[in-house]
Amino acid sequence: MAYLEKKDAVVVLSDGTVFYGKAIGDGGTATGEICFNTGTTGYQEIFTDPSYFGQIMVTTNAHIGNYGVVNDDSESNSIKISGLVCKNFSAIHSRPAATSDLLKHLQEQNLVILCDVDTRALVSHIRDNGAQNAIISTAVDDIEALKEQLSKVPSMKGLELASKVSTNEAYYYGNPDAQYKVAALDLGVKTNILKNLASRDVYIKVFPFNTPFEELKAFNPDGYFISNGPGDPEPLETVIATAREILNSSMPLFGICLGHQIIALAHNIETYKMHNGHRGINHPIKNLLTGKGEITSQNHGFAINKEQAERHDDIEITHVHLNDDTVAGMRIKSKPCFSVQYHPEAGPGPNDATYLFDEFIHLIKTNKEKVA
Ligand SMILES: NC(=O)CC[C@H](N)C(=O)O
Repeated sequence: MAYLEKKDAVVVLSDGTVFYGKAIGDGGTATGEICFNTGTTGYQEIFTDPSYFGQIMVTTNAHIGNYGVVNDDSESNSIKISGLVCKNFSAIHSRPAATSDLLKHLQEQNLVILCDVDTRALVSHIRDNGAQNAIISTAVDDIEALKEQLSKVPSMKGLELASKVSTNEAYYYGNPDAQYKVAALDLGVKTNILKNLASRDVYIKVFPFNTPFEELKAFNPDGYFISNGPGDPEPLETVIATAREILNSSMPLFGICLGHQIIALAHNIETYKMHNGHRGINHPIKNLLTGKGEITSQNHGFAINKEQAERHDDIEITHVHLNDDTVAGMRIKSKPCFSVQYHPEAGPGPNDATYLFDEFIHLIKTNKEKVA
Protein backbone atom coordinates (compact mmCIF):
# COMPACT_ATOMS: atom_id res chain seq x y z
CA MET A 1 0.00 0.00 0.00
CA ALA A 2 1.72 3.11 -1.28
CA TYR A 3 0.10 5.42 1.23
CA LEU A 4 1.91 3.65 4.04
CA GLU A 5 5.21 4.92 2.79
CA LYS A 6 6.93 6.93 5.49
CA LYS A 7 8.91 10.09 4.90
CA ASP A 8 11.35 11.70 7.31
CA ALA A 9 9.76 14.51 9.27
CA VAL A 10 10.44 16.94 12.11
CA VAL A 11 8.67 18.75 14.91
CA VAL A 12 10.35 22.09 15.63
CA LEU A 13 9.23 23.93 18.76
CA SER A 14 9.39 27.70 19.30
CA ASP A 15 12.07 27.19 21.96
CA GLY A 16 14.26 25.60 19.27
CA THR A 17 13.88 21.96 20.35
CA VAL A 18 13.62 19.49 17.48
CA PHE A 19 12.01 16.05 17.54
CA TYR A 20 12.27 13.61 14.68
CA GLY A 21 9.68 11.26 13.26
CA LYS A 22 8.09 10.07 10.04
CA ALA A 23 5.25 11.44 7.96
CA ILE A 24 2.57 9.33 6.39
CA GLY A 25 0.37 10.50 3.58
CA ASP A 26 1.57 13.35 1.42
CA GLY A 27 3.60 15.11 4.09
CA GLY A 28 3.93 18.90 3.98
CA THR A 29 4.24 21.61 6.58
CA ALA A 30 1.81 22.77 9.26
CA THR A 31 1.98 25.29 12.08
CA GLY A 32 0.07 26.06 15.24
CA GLU A 33 0.20 25.91 19.01
CA ILE A 34 1.30 22.42 20.01
CA CYS A 35 -0.83 20.69 22.64
CA PHE A 36 -1.41 17.17 23.86
CA ASN A 37 -4.52 15.19 24.71
CA THR A 38 -4.24 12.32 27.17
CA GLY A 39 -7.47 10.56 26.15
CA THR A 40 -7.09 6.86 25.55
CA THR A 41 -9.98 6.88 23.10
CA GLY A 42 -11.86 9.48 21.10
CA TYR A 43 -9.35 10.58 18.47
CA GLN A 44 -12.05 11.24 15.87
CA GLU A 45 -14.01 13.51 18.20
CA ILE A 46 -10.81 15.32 19.22
CA PHE A 47 -9.62 15.91 15.65
CA THR A 48 -13.02 17.33 14.63
CA ASP A 49 -13.55 19.48 17.78
CA PRO A 50 -13.65 23.13 16.59
CA SER A 51 -12.01 24.25 19.85
CA TYR A 52 -8.77 22.69 18.56
CA PHE A 53 -8.70 24.93 15.48
CA GLY A 54 -5.17 26.25 14.97
CA GLN A 55 -3.53 23.63 17.17
CA ILE A 56 -1.14 20.78 16.41
CA MET A 57 -2.32 17.76 18.37
CA VAL A 58 0.04 15.31 20.07
CA THR A 59 -1.81 12.19 21.17
CA THR A 60 -0.40 10.41 24.19
CA ASN A 61 -2.23 7.17 23.48
CA ALA A 62 0.35 5.04 21.70
CA HIS A 63 -2.05 3.76 19.01
CA ILE A 64 -4.05 5.99 16.73
CA GLY A 65 -6.32 4.85 13.91
CA ASN A 66 -6.86 1.27 15.07
CA TYR A 67 -10.64 1.56 15.42
CA GLY A 68 -11.25 3.60 12.25
CA VAL A 69 -13.86 6.34 12.08
CA VAL A 70 -17.66 6.41 12.23
CA ASN A 71 -19.59 9.16 10.41
CA ASP A 72 -21.73 10.06 13.42
CA ASP A 73 -18.79 10.47 15.81
CA SER A 74 -17.47 13.72 14.34
CA GLU A 75 -17.91 16.83 16.45
CA SER A 76 -18.11 19.07 13.36
CA ASN A 77 -18.10 18.71 9.58
CA SER A 78 -14.31 18.74 9.13
CA ILE A 79 -10.95 18.06 10.74
CA LYS A 80 -10.15 21.07 12.90
CA ILE A 81 -6.65 20.36 14.24
CA SER A 82 -3.90 21.83 12.10
CA GLY A 83 -1.62 18.78 12.30
CA LEU A 84 -1.23 15.44 14.07
CA VAL A 85 1.79 14.04 15.91
CA CYS A 86 1.52 10.49 17.25
CA LYS A 87 3.51 7.40 18.11
CA ASN A 88 1.99 4.47 16.17
CA PHE A 89 -0.41 5.27 13.38
CA SER A 90 -2.41 2.24 12.39
CA ALA A 91 -3.40 2.14 8.73
CA ILE A 92 -5.66 -0.82 9.38
CA HIS A 93 -8.61 -0.78 11.71
CA SER A 94 -10.90 -3.27 13.34
CA ARG A 95 -14.40 -2.18 14.40
CA PRO A 96 -17.67 -3.47 12.93
CA ALA A 97 -19.28 -0.02 13.04
CA ALA A 98 -16.40 1.79 11.28
CA THR A 99 -17.47 3.66 8.14
CA SER A 100 -13.98 4.63 6.99
CA ASP A 101 -10.35 4.50 7.98
CA LEU A 102 -8.65 7.36 9.77
CA LEU A 103 -5.87 7.88 7.26
CA LYS A 104 -8.35 8.36 4.40
CA HIS A 105 -10.39 10.68 6.56
CA LEU A 106 -7.38 12.84 7.44
CA GLN A 107 -5.95 12.79 3.94
CA GLU A 108 -9.19 14.10 2.45
CA GLN A 109 -8.19 17.36 4.13
CA ASN A 110 -4.47 17.02 3.48
CA LEU A 111 -3.69 16.98 7.17
CA VAL A 112 0.02 16.70 7.93
CA ILE A 113 0.39 13.48 9.96
CA LEU A 114 3.58 12.59 11.83
CA CYS A 115 4.10 9.23 13.48
CA ASP A 116 7.03 7.39 15.08
CA VAL A 117 7.74 10.48 17.18
CA ASP A 118 8.92 9.94 20.77
CA THR A 119 5.65 11.41 22.03
CA ARG A 120 6.48 10.67 25.67
CA ALA A 121 9.60 12.86 25.48
CA LEU A 122 7.74 15.50 23.47
CA VAL A 123 4.84 15.64 25.93
CA SER A 124 7.19 15.89 28.95
CA HIS A 125 8.98 18.70 27.20
CA ILE A 126 5.77 20.65 26.50
CA ARG A 127 4.47 19.88 30.00
CA ASP A 128 7.64 21.21 31.65
CA ASN A 129 8.27 24.15 29.35
CA GLY A 130 4.70 25.26 28.71
CA ALA A 131 2.42 25.80 25.76
CA GLN A 132 4.20 27.09 22.67
CA ASN A 133 3.97 27.20 18.90
CA ALA A 134 5.47 24.54 16.67
CA ILE A 135 5.98 23.66 13.05
CA ILE A 136 5.80 20.10 11.74
CA SER A 137 7.20 19.29 8.34
CA THR A 138 8.69 16.84 5.89
CA ALA A 139 11.15 19.57 4.83
CA VAL A 140 13.75 18.05 7.17
CA ASP A 141 16.73 19.44 5.31
CA ASP A 142 15.83 23.00 6.02
CA ILE A 143 15.32 23.39 9.74
CA GLU A 144 16.47 27.03 9.66
CA ALA A 145 13.78 27.91 7.09
CA LEU A 146 11.21 26.12 9.24
CA LYS A 147 12.32 28.12 12.28
CA GLU A 148 11.96 31.30 10.24
CA GLN A 149 8.43 30.31 9.20
CA LEU A 150 7.61 29.37 12.79
CA SER A 151 8.72 32.77 14.10
CA LYS A 152 5.89 34.36 12.06
CA VAL A 153 3.13 32.21 13.55
CA PRO A 154 1.01 34.33 15.90
CA SER A 155 0.88 33.43 19.56
CA MET A 156 -2.34 31.88 20.86
CA LYS A 157 -2.50 34.62 23.48
CA GLY A 158 -4.59 37.40 21.96
CA LEU A 159 -5.70 35.31 19.00
CA GLU A 160 -9.35 35.46 17.96
CA LEU A 161 -10.30 32.21 16.25
CA ALA A 162 -14.04 31.75 16.87
CA SER A 163 -14.83 33.64 13.64
CA LYS A 164 -12.93 30.95 11.67
CA VAL A 165 -15.13 28.09 12.82
CA SER A 166 -18.51 29.69 13.59
CA THR A 167 -21.38 29.09 11.19
CA ASN A 168 -21.88 31.83 8.55
CA GLU A 169 -25.65 31.37 8.48
CA ALA A 170 -28.01 30.59 11.32
CA TYR A 171 -29.42 27.05 11.26
CA TYR A 172 -31.83 24.91 13.25
CA TYR A 173 -31.15 21.69 15.14
CA GLY A 174 -33.62 19.25 16.66
CA ASN A 175 -37.38 18.90 16.55
CA PRO A 176 -39.32 22.12 15.71
CA ASP A 177 -42.18 20.84 17.90
CA ALA A 178 -39.96 20.40 20.96
CA GLN A 179 -41.11 21.86 24.25
CA TYR A 180 -38.27 24.39 24.66
CA LYS A 181 -36.39 26.74 22.36
CA VAL A 182 -32.76 27.74 22.88
CA ALA A 183 -30.76 30.36 20.98
CA ALA A 184 -27.17 29.14 20.76
CA LEU A 185 -24.26 31.42 19.97
CA ASP A 186 -21.84 29.34 17.91
CA LEU A 187 -18.21 30.09 18.75
CA GLY A 188 -17.27 26.62 17.44
CA VAL A 189 -19.99 24.42 18.86
CA LYS A 190 -19.48 20.66 19.21
CA THR A 191 -22.28 18.56 17.73
CA ASN A 192 -22.61 16.55 20.89
CA ILE A 193 -23.73 19.66 22.77
CA LEU A 194 -26.56 20.16 20.29
CA LYS A 195 -27.42 16.45 20.54
CA ASN A 196 -27.58 16.69 24.34
CA LEU A 197 -29.92 19.68 24.18
CA ALA A 198 -32.11 18.19 21.43
CA SER A 199 -32.47 14.92 23.36
CA ARG A 200 -33.91 16.97 26.26
CA ASP A 201 -36.76 18.28 24.13
CA VAL A 202 -35.02 21.45 22.96
CA TYR A 203 -35.27 22.99 19.50
CA ILE A 204 -32.12 25.01 18.88
CA LYS A 205 -31.37 27.89 16.56
CA VAL A 206 -27.62 28.13 16.14
CA PHE A 207 -26.42 31.66 15.37
CA PRO A 208 -23.12 33.03 13.99
CA PHE A 209 -20.75 34.19 16.75
CA ASN A 210 -21.30 37.91 16.09
CA THR A 211 -25.11 37.90 16.00
CA PRO A 212 -26.57 40.89 17.89
CA PHE A 213 -28.77 40.16 20.89
CA GLU A 214 -31.91 41.51 19.18
CA GLU A 215 -31.61 38.82 16.50
CA LEU A 216 -31.16 36.08 19.09
CA LYS A 217 -34.16 37.42 20.96
CA ALA A 218 -36.28 37.47 17.78
CA PHE A 219 -36.23 33.63 17.88
CA ASN A 220 -38.20 34.03 21.12
CA PRO A 221 -36.08 31.48 22.95
CA ASP A 222 -36.73 30.07 26.42
CA GLY A 223 -33.00 30.20 27.12
CA TYR A 224 -29.60 31.06 25.67
CA PHE A 225 -26.42 29.06 25.23
CA ILE A 226 -22.85 30.23 24.55
CA SER A 227 -20.67 27.49 23.10
CA ASN A 228 -17.13 26.24 23.33
CA GLY A 229 -14.64 27.43 20.72
CA PRO A 230 -10.99 28.04 19.85
CA GLY A 231 -8.62 30.87 20.65
CA ASP A 232 -8.29 33.53 23.33
CA PRO A 233 -11.66 34.69 24.72
CA GLU A 234 -10.53 38.27 25.41
CA PRO A 235 -10.61 39.61 21.82
CA LEU A 236 -14.27 38.53 21.44
CA GLU A 237 -15.58 41.93 22.51
CA THR A 238 -18.89 41.84 20.62
CA VAL A 239 -19.67 38.40 22.04
CA ILE A 240 -18.88 39.64 25.57
CA ALA A 241 -21.23 42.60 24.98
CA THR A 242 -23.95 40.22 23.73
CA ALA A 243 -23.48 38.05 26.82
CA ARG A 244 -24.08 41.16 28.96
CA GLU A 245 -27.34 41.82 27.11
CA ILE A 246 -28.45 38.21 27.60
CA LEU A 247 -27.63 38.51 31.30
CA ASN A 248 -29.58 41.77 31.53
CA SER A 249 -32.62 40.04 30.05
CA SER A 250 -32.56 37.65 33.07
CA MET A 251 -33.31 34.71 30.79
CA PRO A 252 -31.65 31.31 31.46
CA LEU A 253 -28.08 31.17 30.15
CA PHE A 254 -25.64 28.27 30.04
CA GLY A 255 -22.02 28.54 28.87
CA ILE A 256 -19.51 25.80 28.14
CA CYS A 257 -15.74 26.35 28.03
CA LEU A 258 -15.19 29.42 25.80
CA GLY A 259 -18.80 30.32 26.66
CA HIS A 260 -17.92 30.09 30.37
CA GLN A 261 -14.92 32.38 29.83
CA ILE A 262 -17.14 34.88 27.95
CA ILE A 263 -19.64 34.96 30.83
CA ALA A 264 -16.73 35.61 33.24
CA LEU A 265 -15.41 38.43 31.03
CA ALA A 266 -18.94 39.87 30.90
CA HIS A 267 -18.55 40.25 34.69
CA ASN A 268 -15.15 41.92 34.29
CA ILE A 269 -13.32 38.80 35.45
CA GLU A 270 -10.14 38.38 33.48
CA THR A 271 -8.92 35.26 31.73
CA TYR A 272 -5.30 34.13 31.45
CA LYS A 273 -3.30 31.69 29.38
CA MET A 274 -2.37 28.61 31.40
CA HIS A 275 1.18 27.21 31.51
CA ASN A 276 -0.39 24.13 29.96
CA GLY A 277 -4.04 23.56 29.30
CA HIS A 278 -6.26 20.66 30.38
CA ARG A 279 -6.86 18.23 27.53
CA GLY A 280 -8.07 14.73 28.21
CA ILE A 281 -11.00 12.67 29.38
CA ASN A 282 -10.15 11.93 33.04
CA HIS A 283 -9.89 15.34 34.68
CA PRO A 284 -11.11 15.32 38.30
CA ILE A 285 -13.57 18.00 39.32
CA LYS A 286 -15.25 18.68 42.63
CA ASN A 287 -18.79 19.99 42.62
CA LEU A 288 -18.76 22.36 45.61
CA LEU A 289 -22.56 22.45 45.79
CA THR A 290 -22.93 18.70 46.28
CA GLY A 291 -19.46 17.71 47.47
CA LYS A 292 -19.37 15.06 44.76
CA GLY A 293 -16.48 14.31 42.45
CA GLU A 294 -16.80 14.10 38.68
CA ILE A 295 -14.43 12.71 36.10
CA THR A 296 -14.64 15.04 33.14
CA SER A 297 -13.67 15.68 29.56
CA GLN A 298 -11.59 18.82 29.13
CA ASN A 299 -10.02 20.94 26.42
CA HIS A 300 -8.93 24.43 27.32
CA GLY A 301 -5.76 26.50 27.39
CA PHE A 302 -7.18 29.59 29.11
CA ALA A 303 -8.87 29.88 32.49
CA ILE A 304 -10.66 32.56 34.49
CA ASN A 305 -9.01 34.53 37.29
CA LYS A 306 -9.99 32.76 40.49
CA GLU A 307 -9.34 35.59 42.98
CA GLN A 308 -11.45 37.99 40.95
CA ALA A 309 -14.25 35.41 40.74
CA GLU A 310 -14.06 34.81 44.49
CA ARG A 311 -14.22 38.54 45.20
CA HIS A 312 -17.17 39.16 42.85
CA ASP A 313 -20.43 39.67 44.78
CA ASP A 314 -22.61 38.08 42.13
CA ILE A 315 -20.50 34.99 41.46
CA GLU A 316 -20.36 31.68 43.25
CA ILE A 317 -17.66 29.22 42.23
CA THR A 318 -19.49 25.89 41.94
CA HIS A 319 -16.77 23.55 40.62
CA VAL A 320 -13.00 23.34 41.03
CA HIS A 321 -10.39 21.31 39.18
CA LEU A 322 -8.78 18.99 41.73
CA ASN A 323 -5.37 18.86 40.04
CA ASP A 324 -4.59 22.57 40.18
CA ASP A 325 -7.51 24.23 41.97
CA THR A 326 -8.51 26.31 38.92
CA VAL A 327 -12.13 27.41 38.49
CA ALA A 328 -14.12 24.69 36.71
CA GLY A 329 -17.61 26.11 37.08
CA MET A 330 -19.60 29.05 38.45
CA ARG A 331 -23.10 30.41 38.79
CA ILE A 332 -24.39 33.94 38.74
CA LYS A 333 -26.28 34.50 41.98
CA SER A 334 -28.74 37.11 40.72
CA LYS A 335 -29.47 35.44 37.35
CA PRO A 336 -30.56 32.04 36.05
CA CYS A 337 -27.06 31.52 34.64
CA PHE A 338 -24.25 29.05 35.15
CA SER A 339 -21.24 27.85 33.20
CA VAL A 340 -18.47 25.27 33.23
CA GLN A 341 -14.90 25.27 31.97
CA TYR A 342 -15.10 21.58 31.06
CA HIS A 343 -17.20 19.50 28.69
CA PRO A 344 -20.38 17.92 30.13
CA GLU A 345 -21.29 16.70 26.63
CA ALA A 346 -18.07 14.66 26.69
CA GLY A 347 -17.57 13.52 23.05
CA PRO A 348 -15.19 11.93 23.90
CA GLY A 349 -15.24 11.22 27.60
CA PRO A 350 -17.25 10.05 30.58
CA ASN A 351 -20.83 11.15 31.17
CA ASP A 352 -20.48 12.17 34.84
CA ALA A 353 -21.44 15.77 34.08
CA THR A 354 -24.44 15.40 31.74
CA TYR A 355 -26.63 16.38 34.72
CA LEU A 356 -25.65 19.98 33.87
CA PHE A 357 -27.86 19.81 30.76
CA ASP A 358 -30.72 18.67 33.02
CA GLU A 359 -30.04 21.63 35.30
CA PHE A 360 -30.19 24.00 32.33
CA ILE A 361 -33.57 22.51 31.34
CA HIS A 362 -34.69 22.91 34.95
CA LEU A 363 -33.75 26.62 34.85
CA ILE A 364 -35.64 27.02 31.58
CA LYS A 365 -38.71 25.23 32.92
CA THR A 366 -38.76 27.19 36.17
CA ASN A 367 -38.33 30.46 34.34
CA LYS A 368 -41.10 29.58 31.86
CA GLU A 369 -43.49 28.76 34.68
CA LYS A 370 -42.61 32.03 36.39
CA VAL A 371 -43.37 34.17 33.34
CA ALA A 372 -46.48 32.15 32.29
N1 LIG B 1 -13.02 24.11 24.42
C1 LIG B 1 -13.04 25.43 24.51
O1 LIG B 1 -14.07 26.09 24.38
C2 LIG B 1 -11.72 26.12 24.71
C3 LIG B 1 -11.83 27.56 25.09
C4 LIG B 1 -10.56 28.36 24.84
N2 LIG B 1 -10.27 28.39 23.44
C5 LIG B 1 -9.40 27.78 25.62
O2 LIG B 1 -8.51 27.19 25.05
O3 LIG B 1 -9.36 27.90 26.82
